[in-house]
Amino acid sequence: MSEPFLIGDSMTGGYGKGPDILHDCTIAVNRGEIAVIVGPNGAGKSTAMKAVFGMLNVRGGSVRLDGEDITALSPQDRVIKGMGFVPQNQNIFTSLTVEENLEMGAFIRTDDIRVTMEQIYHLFPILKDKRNQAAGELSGGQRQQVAVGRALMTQPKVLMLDEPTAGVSPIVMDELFDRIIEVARTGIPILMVEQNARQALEIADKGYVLVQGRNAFTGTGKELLADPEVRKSFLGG
Ligand SMILES: Nc1ncnc2c1ncn2[C@@H]1O[C@H](COP(=O)(O)OP(=O)(O)OP(=O)(O)O)[C@@H](O)[C@H]1O
Repeated sequence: MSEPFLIGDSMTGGYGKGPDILHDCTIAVNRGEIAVIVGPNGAGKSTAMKAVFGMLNVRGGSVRLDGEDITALSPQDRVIKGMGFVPQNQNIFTSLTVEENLEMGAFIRTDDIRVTMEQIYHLFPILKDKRNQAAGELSGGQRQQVAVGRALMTQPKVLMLDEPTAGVSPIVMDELFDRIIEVARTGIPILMVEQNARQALEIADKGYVLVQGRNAFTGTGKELLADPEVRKSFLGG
């Protein structure tokens, strides 16, 4: 087995001096794939993502990107190494226009960003139409597109999404998943947390079920969808 492109390997840790939230928890994504993290509320899914992004000091385990140990790097330095992260909340600047949000996303770049911006407008045509509107005026699904677009402006080698479909209708969720699949097809592996477990596992190459900060089940999306235990406990039968 070759090393995943991005892996949070056997991570143990919590917030500040508080108790451990993650216990020997592993999440990873391979080149060219979509990996999905599901599990009950409070299972530590967001915490695991934050640990991979360097927003949490892990007491045990390591994070590796493309074979390099990045456990000691700050989130900013991880962005420079090629990680894109879309957090669950406050992931856009509501008072700035859509285009200004994309420009802000390119903060680490000193080269010409126009080609990337056009690629993002191609991927999310509605953002081009609304590029001069305040992002706060957009619908929930459109805001999530802004957030993903903003992260893509750094030309990441891997994209991490924390509940990209939170609070949107089923139709908008399907559209967002289609866009996410398109991003993956451009060669950017995607590691994402999802509440909509069944739908997310349907598009997942790899799935992780976390329970109380631990890996409970791991497999391909298909395997997890077919697993009677997973179905009964996490997919509503
Ligand atoms: N900033 C924080 N400081 C301290 N504890 C936190 C913090 N954020 C989360 N926690 C705790 O960590 C545990 C895991 O929360 P986390 O948000 O990672 O779970 P989750 O699986 O993402 O849940 P949800 O699906 O509800 O978003 C919870 O007990 C939560 O109270």
